[in-house]
Amino acid sequence: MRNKPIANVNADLLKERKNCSFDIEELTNLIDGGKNQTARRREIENMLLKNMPFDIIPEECLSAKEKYENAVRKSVALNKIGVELVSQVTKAKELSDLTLTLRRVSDAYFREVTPFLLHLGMFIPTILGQCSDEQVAHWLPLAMQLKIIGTYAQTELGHGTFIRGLETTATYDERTEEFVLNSPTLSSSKWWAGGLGKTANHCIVVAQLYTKGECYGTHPFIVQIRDMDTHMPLKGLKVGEIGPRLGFQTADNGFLVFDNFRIPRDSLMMKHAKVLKDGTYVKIARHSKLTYGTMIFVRVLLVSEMAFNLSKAVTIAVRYSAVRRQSELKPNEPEPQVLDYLTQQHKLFISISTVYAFQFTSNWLMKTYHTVQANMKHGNTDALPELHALSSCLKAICTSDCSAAIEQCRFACGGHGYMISSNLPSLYAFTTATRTYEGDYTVLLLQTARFLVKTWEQVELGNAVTPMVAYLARHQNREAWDESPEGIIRAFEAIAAGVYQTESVRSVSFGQSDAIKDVMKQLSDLYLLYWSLERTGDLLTTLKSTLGSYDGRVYERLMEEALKSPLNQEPVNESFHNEPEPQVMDFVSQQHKLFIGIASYYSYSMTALWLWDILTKVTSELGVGKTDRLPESHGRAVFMSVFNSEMEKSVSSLSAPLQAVLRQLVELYLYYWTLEKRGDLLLVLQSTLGSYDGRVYERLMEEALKNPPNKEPVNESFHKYLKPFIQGKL
Ligand SMILES: CC/C=C\C/C=C\C/C=C\C/C=C\C/C=C\C/C=C/C(=O)SCCNC(=O)CCNC(=O)[C@H](O)C(C)(C)COP(=O)(O)OP(=O)(O)OC[C@H]1O[C@@H](n2cnc3c(N)ncnc32)[C@H](O)[C@@H]1OP(=O)(O)O
Ligand SMILES: Cc1cc2nc3c(=O)[nH]c(=O)nc-3n(C[C@H](O)[C@H](O)[C@H](O)COP(=O)(O)OP(=O)(O)OC[C@H]3O[C@@H](n4cnc5c(N)ncnc54)[C@H](O)[C@@H]3O)c2cc1C
Repeated sequence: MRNKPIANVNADLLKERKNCSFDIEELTNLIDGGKNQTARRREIENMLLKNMPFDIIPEECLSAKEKYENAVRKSVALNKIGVELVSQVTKAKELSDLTLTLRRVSDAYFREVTPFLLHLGMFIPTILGQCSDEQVAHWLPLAMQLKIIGTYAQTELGHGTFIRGLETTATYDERTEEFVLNSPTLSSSKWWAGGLGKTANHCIVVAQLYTKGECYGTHPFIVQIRDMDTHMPLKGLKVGEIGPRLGFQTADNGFLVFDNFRIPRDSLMMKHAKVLKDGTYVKIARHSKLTYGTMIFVRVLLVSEMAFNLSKAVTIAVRYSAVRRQSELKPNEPEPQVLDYLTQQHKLFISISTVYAFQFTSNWLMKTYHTVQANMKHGNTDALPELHALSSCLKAICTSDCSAAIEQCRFACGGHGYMISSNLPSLYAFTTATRTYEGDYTVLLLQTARFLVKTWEQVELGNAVTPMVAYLARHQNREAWDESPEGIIRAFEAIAAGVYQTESVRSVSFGQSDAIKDVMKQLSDLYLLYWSLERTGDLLTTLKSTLGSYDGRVYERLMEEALKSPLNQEPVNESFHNEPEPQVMDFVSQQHKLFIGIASYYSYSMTALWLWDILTKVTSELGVGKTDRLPESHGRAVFMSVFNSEMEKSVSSLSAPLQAVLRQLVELYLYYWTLEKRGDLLLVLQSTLGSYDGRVYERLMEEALKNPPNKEPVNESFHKYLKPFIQGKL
């Protein structure tokens, strides 16, 4: 399909393609993983092109409800083909290739994401990673054939990062051999799970397991949440959509609240722990964090997801830059393509290089993941901490870099890049979320730092460490590497750069032509040079600081530096004899400090009335009692009020110029404190998170309940598409 020449191609684009130094097909094969894979991908693309419904009205022009229904309609059509293709596959490798191809191609049909994303991305992987063999045999076929649709509900209103702090309880009742699920507080409401709001009928719920009066920590349970025929939420739970968000608008992210909701004993996913009929808890796992396995898997997946999303963004931006012409550089000559501007290349080329850095590293990381998994099957969990550290840091960096690079691509497309139809805003909205979900950026980097510090301690003790971090031992010379945060970050960057370089060299070392090798080498060099320049500060061995020197000789260095000052080269500066020094009063910064003091002194209290109004509003509208902010505002208001009455007595007898000056001072005072205290004064932040009274969870839930999708318990797309599809009648 893509090989056929397309009519009416822009002449500039044709010209650029002709200039290409290598065979594009060869690079395509490299990206796909081989000629056969390219052929298979094209076959699947053709099949989907023939059978998939396209949007009649652009997705972005639909209402939130229509967007969701349209996404269900397309997802059902896509998954019908997907299920058919999967049923023809016999080998594991074919299945993973097919899943990846489907994932990539499916993106062409959604501006946002499919409501089935969590089913495919987390529900199925959790069944595989957390269920016992018997449970896998039961659940996997149902999930693979989409007879059930699931999601993954771990995060709660009160906790996302700190998993051990989750509050949902699953208490075993040995009389009925059931677990009883409860959400004891508002903050324990499950929040965020994709597909939960309207689509899923099953859900993995992470809850604190209690049996025989003991808490055994968080465990995953597989839970039916909606009736399979009517799709109505089951009795004992409250479920809905959480409301509009930056991206993921068609993912119906949801909330879920349990009230004594009973589930059978074998709802506990029992690969790593069991509860026997009599309530005895049996630990199976050799490592306490194996229940976190799905998160590691998705973090690994996300590296390739970022490569793919950035590749789309940069392809859009490069093509557009070839087409777009701007500015007359030479009179009567055509305007240049913006691609020819060096500054434009600066914006774009690092993104191209980053795509390959991510993709090569992702291939390597996935292989590493499978190796560690295979070892763990045989009971060896030694490599898990390193895999966790590695997947955490690579996930954090690539999601952060990717959304920043997509923003650059959008900037590179000028105003038109701001159009939803350019797809750049949607790509950004999708990728910027990845920096937060599946482990927040900072939190994951801290996990890696923790691992590196522990490794460093081993190095110090002279113990052996894994090959990936062996460089810590090689660089024990403290001049080059130290144990400061900068040192750790530097070490971390060395890993990433090292992997990219070795993997890209390995990947292009056979088969590929010299032309491709040249290009890959250039991209690899660009990536390394770019980041060395970006991080020059980190790479330099001296910090250029008198205070931060390794040996701690702070005072000696301060004195040495002071003595080097040119001012100290002469005992008396000539200005002593000649020019007077400027008055500090002339410095604007000094005026800033002083004038507000004067204004405070002279201001009068129209401000007070105005502030009192606001205080009354705050107190009455929000029902706020005494808070720490009120006394401060009160004092300020009293001060102004008293001062006002004193000023009023004398101001009318003053001359006009003096009255004008006083009014200016009053204005200054007013503006200064309005700006300083705007957080207290504004009631119009329009934010569930930033409300004055801090009732964040209540407001999030109130807003979610106002959400139109929650006005109907079952969306009509269930009857139209989902139900016939699940029942095989479509
Ligand atoms: C057609 C379509 C086809 C296919 C679709 C396919 C693919 C789609 C691709 C991608 C999209 C997928 C999903 C879709 C989108 C959105 C979904 C979003 C989902 C979610 O966000 S789910 C919720 C995720 N939540 C988190 O990630 C929470 C983050 N928090 C944590 O991970 C942990 O709590 C944290 C912060 C690491 C700390 O845990 P904890 O407090 O328990 O531990 P400690 O800090 O005390 O450390 C103790 C010890 O444990 C080690 N450790 C921690 N985590 C792990 C781990 N995961 N594995 C191994 N070890 C771990 C830690 O290092 C400490 O070790 P030490 O004592 O130092 O030895
Ligand atoms: C689009 C999207 C989809 C999602 N889908 C799902 C889903 O399907 N299922 C699901 O279960 N969850 C889902 N989530 C939730 C997601 O996993 C969490 O939002 C994420 O893990 C971050 O947790 P948090 O929201 O509690 O942030 P917080 O932890 O509250 O983070 C707030 C700030 O505190 C900082 N911080 C927190 N802890 C520390 C620490 N220990 N040290 C230093 N700084 C810290 C963070 O860096 C951040 O700056 C989704 C989220 C989004 C945005």
